[in-house]
Amino acid sequence: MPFKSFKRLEIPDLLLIDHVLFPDSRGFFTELYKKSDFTGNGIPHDFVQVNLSYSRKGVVRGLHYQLKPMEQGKLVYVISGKVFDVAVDIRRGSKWFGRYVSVLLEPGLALWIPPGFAHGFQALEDTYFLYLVTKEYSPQHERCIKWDDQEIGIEWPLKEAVLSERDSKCPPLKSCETNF
Ligand SMILES: Cc1cn([C@H]2C[C@H](O)[C@@H](COP(=O)(O)OP(=O)(O)O[C@H]3O[C@@H](C)C(=O)[C@@H](O)[C@H]3O)O2)c(=O)[nH]c1=O
Repeated sequence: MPFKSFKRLEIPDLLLIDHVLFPDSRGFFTELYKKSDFTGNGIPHDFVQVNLSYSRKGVVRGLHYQLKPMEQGKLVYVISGKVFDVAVDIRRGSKWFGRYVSVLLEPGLALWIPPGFAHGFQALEDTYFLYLVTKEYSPQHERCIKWDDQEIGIEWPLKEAVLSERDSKCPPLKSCETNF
């Protein structure tokens, strides 16, 4: 039984996955991804790229998405550390458009974020962050939304946010290009 639960969040297309850890005197073992369990819970199996980032405490990455036809579903994990992870619904016509869901992610938890959401996180500790995506990176389809857009109103836990130059210049959601 490698997973304790697949839990639907306030926006039910987002799924929080709680892994079973097998601890012993050496440390622990866990299955991060298993095709049969994940597809059985509505998560696709066509991941085409695996990414790893390292962020120091306070770093904010986001809010990022790729436009169709290079839209990405993301299965995100914390390998070491802890993050405040955020997904914003940017599907026009969705009853949750502009709303966000946040979760605290640490080793043993994963979040499935389907296409049509912008994604970001703040590292609450120095963090290794690993994620699988369903379409390859495509800089020309990549877009970002202002991390502290007041209309979205994300309550970032750490006041000192460290951002990339690009992320400090993203437009608010109301002037972003979307095609979901
Ligand atoms: C995302 C990505 C970046 N890169 C390169 C581009 C750039 O030179 C360097 C750093 O890129 P970024 O600043 O975009 O990295 P980062 O800010 O970590 O971007 C990521 O943020 C999180 C929140 C997401 O959801 C991801 O999809 C992705 O957008 O890595 C790739 O080569 N492949 C990729 O898939």
